[in-house]
Amino acid sequence: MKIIESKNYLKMSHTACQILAEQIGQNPKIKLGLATGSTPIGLYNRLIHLNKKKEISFQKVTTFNLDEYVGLPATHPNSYHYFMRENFFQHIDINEANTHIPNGMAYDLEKECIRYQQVIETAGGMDIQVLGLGENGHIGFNEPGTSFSEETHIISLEKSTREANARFFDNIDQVPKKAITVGINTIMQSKQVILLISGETKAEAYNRLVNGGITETFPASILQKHKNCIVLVDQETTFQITN
Ligand SMILES: N[C@@H]1[C@@H](O)[C@H](O)[C@@H](COP(=O)(O)O)O[C@@H]1O
Repeated sequence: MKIIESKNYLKMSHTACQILAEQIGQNPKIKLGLATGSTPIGLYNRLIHLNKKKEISFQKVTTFNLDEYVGLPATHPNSYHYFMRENFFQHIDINEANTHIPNGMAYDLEKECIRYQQVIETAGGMDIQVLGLGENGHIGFNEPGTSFSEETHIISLEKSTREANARFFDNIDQVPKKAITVGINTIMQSKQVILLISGETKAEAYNRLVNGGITETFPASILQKHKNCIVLVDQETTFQITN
C-alpha cells in the first residue's frame, strides 16, 4: 500500500481527483468502481468541477457501485441509487446506461447478486476501485468475518454499521438490516484501488489497517496484499495516532 497523507479533507479529495482525472484522460473507456458514504463526496465534487470545465469527460466511462441497501427503492433518499444520482451522476456527462448499482429491490436477491457479478465480469472488472473505510474495517459492505473469496453477495449489516449510518435516517430502525455488496475477491481484482480515509473517527481503523495483520475480522486489511493500492488519508485521522 502506498500512503499519501494530506493536510485536510479538501486536499485529500483534490489528490484523489488528480489521480482519477489523469487515468480517465489516458483511458476514456475506463471502468470505475465507486463508493458511497460521506468520504468520497469531496472527490465527486472535484470531478464534477473538472467535467463542467470540460477538462474530463465521462461519456465513455462505465461505473459500478459497490453496494446498495436491500429494500430501498432507487427513489428513496437514503438509497445509494439516489445518493449517486444526487451527488455525482446528474451533474456529469455520463451515459446513465453505463452506470451500474445492485438492485436492492430485486425479488430474487441471490439472482441479482449473480447478475451483478456477471455484468462486472463481462466488462472485464474494474480499472480503479474507489473505497471508503468503515469504522469496523468494512469495505463496501463487507463486514468483519466476510470471506476474502466472496464475490457479489447479500450481507447482514452489523449493529455498529447501522448505528454509524443511522445519521442519514430518521432513526436506527429505518436503517435496512441487509445489503448487497460487491465482494472482496472482486475488489482485489481491480487493477488499482484508491482508499479514502478522513476524520478522527477513522483513526483506530486506519491504525489497524496499517499496523495490524491481514485478517477476515478486519476486511480492509486484505488491501495490504493489493499490488496497486493507494491510501489517501488526512491529518485529522493520522493526528490521532501520531499524538
Ligand atoms: N457502504 C458504505 C461504505 O462503502 C463506506 O465506505 C462506509 C463509510 O462511510 P463514510 O465515508 O460516510 O464514513 O459507509 C457505508 O457503510
